[in-house]
Amino acid sequence: MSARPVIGIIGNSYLINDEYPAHAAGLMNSAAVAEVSCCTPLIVPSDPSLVQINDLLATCDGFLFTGGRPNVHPEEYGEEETEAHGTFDRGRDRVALPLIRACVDRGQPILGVCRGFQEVNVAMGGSLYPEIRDLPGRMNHRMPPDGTLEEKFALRHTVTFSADGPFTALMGAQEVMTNTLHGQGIKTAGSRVVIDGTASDGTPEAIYIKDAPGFALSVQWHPEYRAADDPVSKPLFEALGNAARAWKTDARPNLQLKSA
Ligand SMILES: N[C@@H](CCC(=O)NCCCC(=O)O)C(=O)O
Repeated sequence: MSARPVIGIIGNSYLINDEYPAHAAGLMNSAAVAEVSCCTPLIVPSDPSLVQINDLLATCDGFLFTGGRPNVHPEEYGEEETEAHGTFDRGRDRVALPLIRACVDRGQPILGVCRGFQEVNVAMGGSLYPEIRDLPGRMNHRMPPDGTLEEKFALRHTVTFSADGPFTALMGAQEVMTNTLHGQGIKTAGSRVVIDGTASDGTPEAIYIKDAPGFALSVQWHPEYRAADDPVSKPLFEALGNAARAWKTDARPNLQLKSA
């Protein structure tokens, strides 16, 4: 029996008990990859002093860029840091951004989620608003701070996709309901970043990379929550798994031939 494809999970740095440094990603990400994508989840220590981009590309068949409280540092899109930009994870920035660019170039599958969605946009040269609820006409997309997990991940707004884009094709619907747990949002779209879905207040919610040779979808919501049951989440993780299987069996030999 052949091994399942490996999906590298790009998570965040944490301090356990405010003291013990750790790299971690939510269990719901690993469960979505294992149970819905049918791939092996592998949590990546997102620190450039510990991992090399080429090794990650060689080890994994695809990547999931997860959500996270720390924001992409504004320096990465040419803006000054302000208080509104909040906290950062510079190690993750320095692994995720070049890794996304390499995957897009090679056609290696990626799925960006929330912070991961924002990273994909920044990696492609786009920029972010530090706090979208301060913009005229925008809703508050943040999670209820004191809610239970169920309340935090409750479906809270619609996302409308373009009629002929990849998200409508994948979901079999042009409008879906999603959760929402973010403060930042896309300001300018990066090069080749196509905004394929928006919330009713105009906030970009679903993107793909034009002419990417492989699977390169990202969403501002959290499809990893109840991924096996949710009709909007499930197709995304199934598609990631299918793309990783195709990469493992087809694409890698071609790349090896190319580099031989
Ligand atoms: N920090 C960014 C991205 C938000 C995000 O990924 N939220 C997930 C939170 C899950 C958790 O760690 O509790 C923003 O605020 O837009």
